[in-house]
Amino acid sequence: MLRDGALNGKTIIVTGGGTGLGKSISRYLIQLGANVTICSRRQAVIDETARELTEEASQLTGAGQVLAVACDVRNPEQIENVMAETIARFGQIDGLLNNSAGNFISPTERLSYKAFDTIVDIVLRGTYYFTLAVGKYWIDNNIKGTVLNISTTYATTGSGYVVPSAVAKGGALIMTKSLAAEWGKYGIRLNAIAPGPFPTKGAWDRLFPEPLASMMDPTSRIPLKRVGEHGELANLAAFLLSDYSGYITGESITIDGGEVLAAGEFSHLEKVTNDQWDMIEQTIKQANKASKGQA
Ligand SMILES: CCC/C=C/C(=O)SCCNC(=O)CCNC(=O)[C@H](O)C(C)(C)COP(=O)([O-])OP(=O)([O-])OC[C@H]1O[C@@H](n2cnc3c(N)ncnc32)[C@H](O)[C@@H]1OP(=O)([O-])[O-]
Ligand SMILES: NC(=O)C1=CN([C@@H]2O[C@H](COP(=O)(O)OP(=O)(O)OC[C@H]3O[C@@H](n4cnc5c(N)ncnc54)[C@H](OP(=O)(O)O)[C@@H]3O)[C@@H](O)[C@H]2O)C=CC1
Repeated sequence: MLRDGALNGKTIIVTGGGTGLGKSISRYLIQLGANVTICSRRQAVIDETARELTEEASQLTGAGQVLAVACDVRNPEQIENVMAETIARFGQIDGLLNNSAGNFISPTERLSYKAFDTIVDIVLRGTYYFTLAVGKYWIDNNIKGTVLNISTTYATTGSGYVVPSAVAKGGALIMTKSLAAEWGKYGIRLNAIAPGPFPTKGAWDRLFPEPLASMMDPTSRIPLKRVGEHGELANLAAFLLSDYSGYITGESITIDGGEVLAAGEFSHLEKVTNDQWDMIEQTIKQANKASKGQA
């Protein structure tokens, strides 16, 4: 979507950049000229992704570079190390994509106390820690940085069976809006993306395992009747991390093929046939006449 070189000179940290959506977004940011530091807990995974993205970038003109630094987002010292290594390699940090997450589907009454803590610590505490560390650095150095948080549609609607994730994503979304209000005076912007289903191994293994996968087709209730493509999400992420979105802050943009709209009271009536609609129309018109005393 953006022109070549749209992110030239920008350095962006992507948490969870070794796999899934974080990897796809990192690939596109690099194509647009950004230098990207990917981080997550598994050094071997981010090293392999960095090797792959570096190889791809070498085939392109004007692509950025990639650095891989291991980090658990629950650990402030490791976050500071990612920042120090990024600044040492690329000079400064301009953007942060909080994409790391943990999640699994389960009836809440089956969860232990620790299960809740594990998810909330990664998604809410980790997002806060990284945003705080980078925000302090930007304020101290007069850098007008940008944070983008990967949220979910159920951060606002809520959802059964993923309660720790919903609580954490909801908290991170309110943090996004609150800090957008507070740090606007420094020129720092914070936004979020709320994706519907985008196939990744990480999400599908933990949210659609068998027999759930055979029982429910995630596309059936989506008005556009398909899951998202990684390129579609990467386009939106690149725009929100770029200067082209310079007057957007505190916003969450939904990209879900209309999935949340399916909750509308009558949005599921697509199985009603034309003959049935003819009958329904006549019935309603009869009732209208009756109410006017014309029946
Ligand atoms: C498509 C829609 C939107 C998608 C959104 C996404 O976020 S997709 C992103 C998807 N990507 C990712 O999630 C990627 C990263 N995810 C991960 O690395 C892991 O999935 C994890 C760290 C979240 C949990 O791993 P782990 O279990 O090895 O970690 P641990 O040893 O620290 O234990 C934590 C506690 O949780 C308990 N528990 C665990 N599973 C279940 C269960 N099914 N049932 C019940 N409980 C469960 C476990 O028993 C333990 O409690 P206990 O018994 O000690 O009191
Ligand atoms: N796929 C989808 O349909 C949807 C996804 N999302 C969101 O998109 C984002 C990416 O998910 P997706 O790509 O699907 O799944 P992945 O499992 O591929 O991505 C999650 C990433 O988070 C990293 N991570 C997990 N725990 C930590 C931690 N403690 N510290 C640092 N990194 C960590 C993982 O790497 P490692 O294990 O090496 O640490 C992994 O790279 C998440 O925020 C998710 O909630 C939202 C809506 C829908």
